[in-house]
Amino acid sequence: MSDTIHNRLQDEQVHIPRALTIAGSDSGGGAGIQADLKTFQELEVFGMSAITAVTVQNTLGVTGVYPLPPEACAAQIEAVSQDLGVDAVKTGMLFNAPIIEAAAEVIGRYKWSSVVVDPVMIAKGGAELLQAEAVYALKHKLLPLARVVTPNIPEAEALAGIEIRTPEDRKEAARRIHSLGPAFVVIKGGHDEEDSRQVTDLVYDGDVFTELSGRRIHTVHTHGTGCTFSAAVTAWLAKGADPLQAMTEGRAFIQAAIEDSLGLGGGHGPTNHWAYQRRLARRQPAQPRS
Ligand SMILES: Nc1ncnc2c1ncn2[C@@H]1O[C@H](COP(=O)(O)OP(=O)(O)O)[C@@H](O)[C@H]1O
Ligand SMILES: Cc1ncc(COP(=O)(O)O)c(N)n1
Repeated sequence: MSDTIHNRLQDEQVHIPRALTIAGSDSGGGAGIQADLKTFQELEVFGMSAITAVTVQNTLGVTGVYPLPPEACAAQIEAVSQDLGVDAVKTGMLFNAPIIEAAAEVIGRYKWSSVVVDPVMIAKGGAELLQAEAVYALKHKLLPLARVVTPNIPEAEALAGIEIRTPEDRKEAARRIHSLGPAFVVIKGGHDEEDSRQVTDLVYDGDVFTELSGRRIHTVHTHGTGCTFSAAVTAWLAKGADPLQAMTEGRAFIQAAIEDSLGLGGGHGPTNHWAYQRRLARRQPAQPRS
């Protein structure tokens, strides 16, 4: 059988999960589109991208941001969805209100059910990745379309309009963000420095709170952790997992990626996107050769 026929038959029998990321490009390769596509690839999901902005960036920081015209962002989303199909989609850096509105218009029209919104606002180094005046569009145009939203603590404060100092504040912020539309809210705990032993991501589905915890790694190499986590969640949704399963697997992916860091660059280095699969491979017994 020729390879082409073989591939076509395989494609008919086995659905290949596909995920789209709508985000900014990080020239340093640790965050944004690059982190998302690496994560999709590692989780055996076919990755596609719609670039919203090009950033000039390395582990030392962001020195330039060049947003694309909103119609260029929308056209990329249209192109891949019309031809290749999308099982799950995530958004990352969207930079301004016109880009958010353009992306939300296409996402809403396709009525995608597995939409993960990572409400990226400020880079770890302090650069603005979302203009302050665009928070309103994020809350009212995009969050109503989300199945999962994944703010860190400062982003949750901005979306909920309250300060988060205690565990009860975090729950109240989750309730307020849930009321904006997403089915699941996960407030990530990376920035909660009070807890020096573990990191806890708090999940709220409108009814029940669930804590997903892991050992806190004391490292500077956390560039792109939020992008990588939300991309892993998106990949698992594309493969048919439910949101809580997808978030549990997403935490396992990011935990391994932070623990086995690559130590690259002179500043906040990237995480290790190979780590999760390499660990799984070490656990599998070697297959006998036929
Ligand atoms: N030091 C750390 N050790 C272990 N896990 C971490 C650490 N920092 C962040 N994480 C995990 O990485 C993901 C991103 O967290 P966070 O840093 O809060 O978000 P962001 O990257 O958006 O600022 C979460 O799943 C969180 O649990
Ligand atoms: C293009 C792009 N998207 C997202 C982030 C956030 O990642 P981090 O919070 O780790 O800086 C980033 N730095 N660059």
